Amino acid sequence: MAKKLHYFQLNGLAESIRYILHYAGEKFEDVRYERSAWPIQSVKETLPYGQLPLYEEGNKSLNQSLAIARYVASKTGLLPSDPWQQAVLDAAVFNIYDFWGKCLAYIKETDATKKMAIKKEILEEHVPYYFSRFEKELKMNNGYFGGKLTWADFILIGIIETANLFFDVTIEKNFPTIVALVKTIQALPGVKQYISTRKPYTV
Ligand SMILES: N[C@@H](CCC(=O)N[C@@H](CS)C(=O)NCC(=O)O)C(=O)O
Repeated sequence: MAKKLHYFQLNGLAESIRYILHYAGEKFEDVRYERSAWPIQSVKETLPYGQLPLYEEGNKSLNQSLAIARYVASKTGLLPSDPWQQAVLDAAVFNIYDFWGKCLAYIKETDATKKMAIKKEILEEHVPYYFSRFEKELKMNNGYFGGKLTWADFILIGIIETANLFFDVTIEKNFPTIVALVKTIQALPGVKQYISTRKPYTV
């Protein structure tokens, strides 16, 4: 069945999905739109909520990055079968997306002074707040959110790499367990190969 992932030429909300698909060895069409050309009305009109990412499998399609990531993860052993464990990981990804919400405020702000103030707040307050908690959770669970590699770990790295691109920093640098997890995922079979061939992202 043909698989397609539509998103921008950016890591953003799709890179964790791309990583999972590459790790799984899935063949998929990685459809990318240039942000400078967006909105492409003819594409936007076909999207259920006018936004990307969108994942297609045969004649079925799915929006919402977390729903897509969770689904593709479930097909490759990255989602535990125990409902409690699933809920713990769901909570982890929502916590990660709460942090992403802070980053979004920065990305969307157009006033340069306000933008700098948001960046300062993120780097000085939100990163320590969220990342110390992620670090603690990972440390307690063998270096992963769920005791072994799961989709939640992929969600974290996708958001970290995107935040680092926008803020031009290494936000995880003071959190050794997170640094180790990022390195582990970047070195996974499939993922490593994909990273070595992907076109660099710019903002
Ligand atoms: N909650 C959605 C958010 C999707 C979203 O905000 N997509 C943005 C890019 S990150 C988008 O499509 N922006 C272009 C537009 O709204 O026209 C998800 O996680 O997939």
